[in-house]
Amino acid sequence: MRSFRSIHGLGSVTPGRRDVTRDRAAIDPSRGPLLSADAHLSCSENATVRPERSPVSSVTASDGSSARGRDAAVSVTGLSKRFGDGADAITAVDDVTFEVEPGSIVGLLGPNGAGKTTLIKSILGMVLPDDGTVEIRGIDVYDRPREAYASVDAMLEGARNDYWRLTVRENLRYFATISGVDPNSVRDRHDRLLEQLGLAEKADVPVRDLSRGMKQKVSLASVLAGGAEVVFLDEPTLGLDVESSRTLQTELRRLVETEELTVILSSHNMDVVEAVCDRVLIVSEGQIIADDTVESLLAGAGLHCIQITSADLDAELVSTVQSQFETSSADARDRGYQLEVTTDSDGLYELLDELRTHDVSLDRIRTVEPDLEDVFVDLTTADRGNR
Ligand SMILES: Nc1ncnc2c1ncn2[C@@H]1O[C@H](COP(=O)(O)OP(=O)(O)OP(=O)(O)O)[C@@H](O)[C@H]1O
Repeated sequence: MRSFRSIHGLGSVTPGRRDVTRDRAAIDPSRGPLLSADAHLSCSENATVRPERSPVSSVTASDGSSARGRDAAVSVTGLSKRFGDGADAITAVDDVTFEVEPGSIVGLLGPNGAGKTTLIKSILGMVLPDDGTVEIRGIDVYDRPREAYASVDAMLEGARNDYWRLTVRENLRYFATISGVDPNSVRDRHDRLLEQLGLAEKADVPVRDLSRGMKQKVSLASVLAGGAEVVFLDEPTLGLDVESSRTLQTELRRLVETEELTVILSSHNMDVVEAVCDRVLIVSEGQIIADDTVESLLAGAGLHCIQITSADLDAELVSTVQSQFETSSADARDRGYQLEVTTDSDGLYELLDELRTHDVSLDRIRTVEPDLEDVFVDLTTADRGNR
């Protein structure tokens, strides 16, 4: 939710790429993808949020895990994936490096085609990267895939392959079993998941008889059924109603805080990302262009969302403003218009100058706190402009 405040402290926009230290290691393509698209993964983990990332280094310990990766639930270094050859080649993931602290939720945000899904699939071994390393809890996924993925599970593209003829509870028991967990030992966990996700009354109903939103919840419950420590969720709230989406967010936070679950979540729903994620990675054209906490992204963007109300504004002037400034809303009033424009300090003065040249006098001007969507649009637009 946005909040209003008076205009003050106009800062400058500071978009641009963050520097990351890279520690690359080649992947042997002859090994082939680690998991097929249909493979079941079993995963999870959690701890207190530590926004400061540990320095990137690659010291190998006697158990084969690196010092950097041991502290991180997921550690990705110099990961790249290209599709095609020559002039038609697409670099979907371009030298990506990041870590995910245990016990945190990290959001992956990016425009369509930015490379989020390819990044997640490369981490999960469902797509074979061209370069880079991935460690899960300090274990290299290419050297010791079985061990590395033992605590990992995933829900990709908003769903997973639940068994539609099985009941909801049978699905949870099935996925717990193939995660190597005795389903009887996690019955309480399943009860709680069913309760929290509003599925308790449907526990004995075959999944095929559920609504789309309910099926989505079963997918999520199945991912969490085996006690995975690291979970990858691609669009987990797709198709859920507002209440179900909120319940799911609450449940994710609870699992992170009480069971040390680690979540890597990709979504186009900014409200979900803003509400649940400790940290956000913004992906643009295969690269990470921002990696920070939601609070820091909001505070550091130097953006101002200006709400202007004027009886002098007409449709033509509104269209002029819209063509020059990022205008999130333009509402006609009894007389004039109310506009909401997102801009930096320079843009604000340009906007006021523009209005002045058209003899527009303002009845009211307020700033609105920018939200994650404003920051996202600003950073990705600036990134595209810089390329
Ligand atoms: N199997 C493939 N073969 C060729 N190109 C691919 C393949 N998979 C993805 N791409 C391309 O790689 C780029 C990144 O795609 P990807 O699906 O990872 O993006 P995304 O950020 O997940 O997008 P969306 O938000 O639309 O799901 C796109 O240009 C896409 O067309």
